[in-house]
Amino acid sequence: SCKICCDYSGPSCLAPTTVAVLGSGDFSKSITIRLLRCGFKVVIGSRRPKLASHFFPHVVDVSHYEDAIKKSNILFLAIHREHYSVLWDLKHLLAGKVLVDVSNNRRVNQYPESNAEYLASLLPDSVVVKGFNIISAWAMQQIYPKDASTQVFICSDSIKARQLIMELARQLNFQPVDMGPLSLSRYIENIPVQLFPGWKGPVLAAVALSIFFFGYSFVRDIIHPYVKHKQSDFYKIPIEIVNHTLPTVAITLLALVYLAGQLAAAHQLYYGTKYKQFPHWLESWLQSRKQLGLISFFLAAVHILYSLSLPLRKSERYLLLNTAYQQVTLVVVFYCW
Ligand SMILES: NC(=O)C1=CN([C@@H]2O[C@H](COP(=O)(O)OP(=O)(O)OC[C@H]3O[C@@H](n4cnc5c(N)ncnc54)[C@H](OP(=O)(O)O)[C@@H]3O)[C@@H](O)[C@H]2O)C=CC1
Ligand SMILES: [Fe+3]
Repeated sequence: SCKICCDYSGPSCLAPTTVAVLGSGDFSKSITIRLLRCGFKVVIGSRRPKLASHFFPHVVDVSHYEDAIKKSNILFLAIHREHYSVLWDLKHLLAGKVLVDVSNNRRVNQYPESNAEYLASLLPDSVVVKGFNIISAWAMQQIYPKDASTQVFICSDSIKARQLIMELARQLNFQPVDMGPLSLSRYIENIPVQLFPGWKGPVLAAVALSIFFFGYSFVRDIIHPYVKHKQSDFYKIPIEIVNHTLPTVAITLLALVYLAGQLAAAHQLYYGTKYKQFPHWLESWLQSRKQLGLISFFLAAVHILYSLSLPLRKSERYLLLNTAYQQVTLVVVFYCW
């Protein structure tokens, strides 16, 4: 079937579809290469088509924005949100066309409304589709993309346009994911700018546990002997106390990894079904098990390093010799008796 160039299914439709790309930057160049490879015709819109045409293969038609818009019904906007206002003057030409917004921001929730919603409000007569923003220009040029870089999240208020762009994505060897209406574009735009998503909770848990167990060891091994026997063991803080804290936190985090699953099982047994949603806190706990496990592994690894370097310490060697000496004298005393 051929859903992209015409609205009917049949083997007779062989004409390559023309797709327009507005802007001539990195993203534009990359998606052009992908489109050409997959058998599409590409028209580029640029402010300076003469200059821009040097950067594109000869088969690509590079012209002014106005001409490019007229030549296709599907337009990729490879320009930044800050320059969307240039489209305002071309409003009449863009009416009824499908505009694919691929833009990203530099921060999470940088603007009050998402870029795609802003574009839709700017051009109410056009059909805006959000998508392709999580694909980097580099990944776009790969012939055999890695699994993780083939998913494209697509959303639009027009079901027809959404399906059209999803079909286009499929033909470009991507895996489209239908995200529903345009209001979800905010989430799609936040995906690429999230640094280490899902790590905040586990890191906070690890820090809290570390503080707690450090405090506990400090009181038990330093403060208590000092108060009770006036024994000053403060030299133990940097190595011994830390090396007590590390494995304790590591094993507690590991326990938290398994505990979440047990609670989930108990929840399912209690309600007699696996189709009832978990409470919100349990849901996010279950989702952060990977991060908790990795932090636990990291702390355990540091604990190994600490333990291996422990005998290098003078105090430790002294303690070891002392114990050996005491055992020897004990033995001697024992036999003499
Ligand atoms: N690069 C990447 O890896 C990815 C980029 N994106 C998104 O794609 C879009 C384009 O990114 P990218 O190609 O990297 O950006 P570039 O800066 O490389 O290109 C932007 C293009 O916008 C055009 N443009 C239109 N109006 C203006 C203006 N007033 N001032 C400057 N440029 C203007 C220019 O084309 P001309 O001179 O021909 O008019 C320019 O080439 C952005 O929204 C970005 O978020 C999304 C995913 C990945
Ligand atoms: Fe240990």
